[in-house]
Amino acid sequence: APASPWSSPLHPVASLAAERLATADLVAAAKWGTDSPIDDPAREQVVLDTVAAQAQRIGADPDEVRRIFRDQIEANKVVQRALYARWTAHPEQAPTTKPDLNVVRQTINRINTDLVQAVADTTPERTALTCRPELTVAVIEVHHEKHPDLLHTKALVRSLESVCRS
Ligand SMILES: C=C(O[C@@H]1C=C(C(=O)O)C=C[C@H]1O)C(=O)O
Repeated sequence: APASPWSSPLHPVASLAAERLATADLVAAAKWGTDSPIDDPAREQVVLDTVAAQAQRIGADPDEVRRIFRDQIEANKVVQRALYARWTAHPEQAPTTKPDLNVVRQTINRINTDLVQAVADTTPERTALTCRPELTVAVIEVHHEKHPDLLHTKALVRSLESVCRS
């Protein structure tokens, strides 16, 4: 395989977490003006049980993967709540089209699978003392590639809290 152009071995983890967070805008738009609440504990349980089972299958630590995804979910809700606050204060910024939540969740499911694999593939890097600086580099790389706004970048940092083992 060709060498990765990214300087951080944790780039795939940060990049997939950012992709997952980008779906929060679609989820919020799907729920806005409906009875579906931002918090959906039943769906969260399905997500956590699914990623833990995937982790087990590929030889990763299911509890660690659960912890990392608990943070992914929290960060996603931080973005959704911030968007709701923005749309409440500035109704002209509210979305005018409503995505299908089930379709958005299929996208999230795909990202989840890839993220579990990326977490499993980076166990040595996540165990090393260099994990935190490498994670910081990865966040900066993702910031430069995807130019997310401050809200999404802060949520990205939140979502990666449990990635490093020390
Ligand atoms: C993204 C959603 O909103 C929340 C966040 C979830 C997630 O990040 O997987 C799951 C359920 C909800 O609590 C959703 O409802 O799908």
